[in-house]
Amino acid sequence: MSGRHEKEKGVNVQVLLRCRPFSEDEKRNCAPEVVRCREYQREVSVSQNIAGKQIDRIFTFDKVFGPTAQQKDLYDQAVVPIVNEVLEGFNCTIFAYGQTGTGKTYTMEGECKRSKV
Ligand SMILES: Nc1ncnc2c1ncn2[C@@H]1O[C@H](COP(=O)(O)OP(=O)(O)OP(=O)(O)O)[C@@H](O)[C@H]1O
Repeated sequence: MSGRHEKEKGVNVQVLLRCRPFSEDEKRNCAPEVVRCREYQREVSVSQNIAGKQIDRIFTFDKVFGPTAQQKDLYDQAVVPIVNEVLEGFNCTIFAYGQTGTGKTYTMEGECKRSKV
């Protein structure tokens, strides 16, 4: 199991961004892609068109997970280091924050697969 990078140790709060893929509804309705992830640069660009004016903003995070990221990627890269710190005796918290429908529950709990009885 890998620990956190040396330079990340001692940093008490980290903010990670995960952008979920389009839902079937969003694809069907040709929803515009407002958020673009640049995982390697650890940034997202957000594009808005307000009154015909294109406004792009860039936001930087400690880590960015784009729409193709899997649960295991998040677990391995973001959760395992925290679990290791808990095992070393530190108190740690992970919480998900975001607009409704953006994937907080999915990220924290995974897909809910009900078995047929
Ligand atoms: N990374 C993902 N890959 C595939 N589907 C996803 C992903 N993230 C979220 N979804 C799907 O998007 C929908 C909304 O996700 P979810 O319920 O986790 O959002 P939420 O942020 O917890 O919403 P709320 O705040 O309303 O509870 C669900 O149908 C979920 O299965």
